[in-house]
Amino acid sequence: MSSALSWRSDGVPIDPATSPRQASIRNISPAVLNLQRLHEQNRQLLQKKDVASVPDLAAAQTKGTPRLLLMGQRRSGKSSISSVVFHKLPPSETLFLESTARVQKDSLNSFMDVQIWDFPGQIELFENPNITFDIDAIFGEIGALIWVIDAQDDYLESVARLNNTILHIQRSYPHINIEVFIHKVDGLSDDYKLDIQRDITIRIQDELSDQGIENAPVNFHLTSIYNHSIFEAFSKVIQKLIPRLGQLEAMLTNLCRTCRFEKAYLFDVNTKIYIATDSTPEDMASYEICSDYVDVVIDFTEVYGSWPRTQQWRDRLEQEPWQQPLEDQVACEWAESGMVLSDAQRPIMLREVDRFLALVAIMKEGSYDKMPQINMNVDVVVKGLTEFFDITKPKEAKALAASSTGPASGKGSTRGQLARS
Ligand SMILES: Nc1nc2c(ncn2[C@@H]2O[C@H](COP(=O)(O)OP(=O)(O)OP(=O)(O)O)[C@@H](O)[C@H]2O)c(=O)[nH]1
Repeated sequence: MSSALSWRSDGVPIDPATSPRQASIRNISPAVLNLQRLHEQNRQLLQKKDVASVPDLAAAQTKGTPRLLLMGQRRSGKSSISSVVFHKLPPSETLFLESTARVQKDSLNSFMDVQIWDFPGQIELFENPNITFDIDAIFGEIGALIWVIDAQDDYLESVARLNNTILHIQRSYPHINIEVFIHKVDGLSDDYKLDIQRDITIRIQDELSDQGIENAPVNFHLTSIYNHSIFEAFSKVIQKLIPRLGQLEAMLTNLCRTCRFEKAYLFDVNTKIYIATDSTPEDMASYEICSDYVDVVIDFTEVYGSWPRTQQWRDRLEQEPWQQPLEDQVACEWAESGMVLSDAQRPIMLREVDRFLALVAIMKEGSYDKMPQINMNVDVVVKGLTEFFDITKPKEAKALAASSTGPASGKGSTRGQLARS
């Protein structure tokens, strides 16, 4: 029997004489059967792939680890942000990043562990006709939802999707911080940036209040990977995850007051995110200088840091005229570095707190004369900071840190990232 094949909308070939359900096996040719089998195999494979991306999420979820979700339209810049901030990818190289097809999971193992999930732009979590996502596995332990909006593109659809997402998650997870990154603002004039920010804010607030949601925790940041704004924005996002941040800030404020520092930052050296600063007003220029300084010190250490110090070298330094163990000759047991900025003769100092954190401060002009007192004060604050993170770190993290700080790694910079100068 020969009959022309027609196709169902989902691609299954059907016998025109009968509907597939009614068709008896006898009426279907082996070729059709084979096609049907292949189609079914493909369909099951696709379904598995889609579903795998979500239960897989659930499986990978580490209990108690805060999670940052990067969401937004395709090509809005999510993967670029993640690569630049967490993998030190030079911004110009993001031009070659491919579109994300599956959820990309990263983790920041630093002073605190954070997971970063980069969602493909096309993924529709709510009201998806094909897949039902396990929303609790995604939003259950979330630290913040970062919604990236491309400011150089038409943003109306992105804002509409963001509104829809907020409306869905607000009911079950009202405490999730929603951080809107109005991204790619490089090249836009200051006035235009502010106009866009105002417009997006109004569109979101109006929609939420129309739906009866007031005071949703939505924050806005103007960002670009081509300057420090993306690090600054991430700093603000991460700071909200730190328990008792106020105490850290108080320590830095006191240090600034006693040592007459202009500004002090506590940096995560891996990412250049600052996790705390003193209470003086935000100052982007100071942040940029300190952040660049961390970069310089790390680069310098990467080039020269593994310099093998022989016992002979050590013996020579410990003999006359110093006559002291090397550890007692340096200003502190930990890594430190300092230089004087050329602009206003302001010294800048960096002191390692532990293998992840560094204290960086800009001093006032003329502070160099008072270095002994400053060093004493900084010592005390560094000790306080170490204790702070010892207390706030989860137990497992502490055990891990202890095991990785073996005798071979040395007492100070176990990461070997920062220079001892
Ligand atoms: N001008 C400018 N371009 C940026 C910025 N951030 C990212 N881009 C560019 O935007 C393009 C898309 O970036 P991606 O990071 O791949 O975007 P995505 O949101 O991850 O895209 P999907 O994976 O498709 O969801 C790339 O060409 C980046 O170079 C930025 O701050 N400014």
